Amino acid sequence: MTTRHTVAVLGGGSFGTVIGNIIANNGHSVRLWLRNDGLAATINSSRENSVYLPGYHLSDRLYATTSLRESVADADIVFVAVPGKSFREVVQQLPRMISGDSQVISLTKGIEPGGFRLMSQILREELPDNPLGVLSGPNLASEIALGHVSASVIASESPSVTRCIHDLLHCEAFLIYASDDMYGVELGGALKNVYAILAGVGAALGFGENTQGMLLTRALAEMSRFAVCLGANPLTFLGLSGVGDLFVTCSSPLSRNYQVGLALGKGRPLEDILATMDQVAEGINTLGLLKREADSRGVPMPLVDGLHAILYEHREVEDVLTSIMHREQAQDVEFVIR
Ligand SMILES: NC(=O)C1=CN([C@@H]2O[C@H](COP(=O)(O)OP(=O)(O)OC[C@H]3O[C@@H](n4cnc5c(N)ncnc54)[C@H](OP(=O)(O)O)[C@@H]3O)[C@@H](O)[C@H]2O)C=CC1
Ligand SMILES: O=C(CO)COP(=O)(O)O
Repeated sequence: MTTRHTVAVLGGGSFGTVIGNIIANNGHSVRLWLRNDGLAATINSSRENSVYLPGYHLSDRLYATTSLRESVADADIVFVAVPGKSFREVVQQLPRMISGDSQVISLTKGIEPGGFRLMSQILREELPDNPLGVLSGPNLASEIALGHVSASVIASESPSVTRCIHDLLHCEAFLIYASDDMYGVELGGALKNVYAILAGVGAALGFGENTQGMLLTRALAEMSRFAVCLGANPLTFLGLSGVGDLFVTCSSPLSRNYQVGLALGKGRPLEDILATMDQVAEGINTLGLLKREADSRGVPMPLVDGLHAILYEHREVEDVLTSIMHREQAQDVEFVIR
């Protein structure tokens, strides 16, 4: 017999809503936690998240609440889908509300400001006894909502977590794959946001497909170089959460990070773009943290340096992009298995 779970999803933005709804459609009871009373009431009455995913019908098994305590009460699985900068303040409240057996899974593709902490590290620090995991992959929320077949990776050190989350989420239009490399999977999801901004800039400037292909491939090389330095397995980047997500986010106008890049490439100032965005583009925050971390570890990341120069040193986009590609390492593939 299939186990019926009680699931909490913390964060009622586009991704939290779509993941909660997949789980509810799979027959489980879901409570979506959000901050906005009016939106919670609308979701419960009209079965639609009119702010973040208008037109997407929500299951009767999904119930929205603004009470964190109510959302996690009796939940045996808790997903966290708030931006990286708010992640700790939310999970810090959980130890006094959930049991040590509840699984806690990050959906967030960001880095904590003020250092270089991944979401799984924050979970480990705040919830040392709970089974943990991260879910990441090429998962544009609005495409999932439209029913396009998508796939994601559940990564955990615990095989029972990967099995359970697979069974919870897997369905005809949302396929779940497993990994035991939590760091590699979440680094792929967080780092690709930076390169999606760069790809958007390139698209605005009319870069050819050859140039875009070069940028994407060199981005993968750069990400792998950095991840190896942090102890992740570079081969993880060949999977859905690495090359899969890098490809989709660097080529889709639906990506918020790509949209930031497009606007920058058209000459809009960053402050102006961010002031008019009502959804999170994690790559902006990640860029500064990544540059500082790479510099302090001595990892060459010319694309990161270039984007940083465009955003914060007010350098001309075309000059920067040309000069960074010429100072790239000559080696094509750096990590080979012999
Ligand atoms: N959208 C996508 O396609 C995907 C997103 N992700 C990742 O999921 C994470 C969430 O993204 P997404 O759902 O798109 O974001 P959205 O911008 O759509 O929504 C963000 C949500 O987080 C809430 N929130 C923000 N700050 C806080 C806080 N301090 N406390 C509680 N809630 C807060 C917002 O609430 P409020 O409305 O009250 O501001 C809102 O519900 C990001 O890390 C993103 O990279 C991952 C895969 C796909
Ligand atoms: O992570 C995503 C797709 O996998 C969503 O990307 P954006 O946050 O850029 O919209």
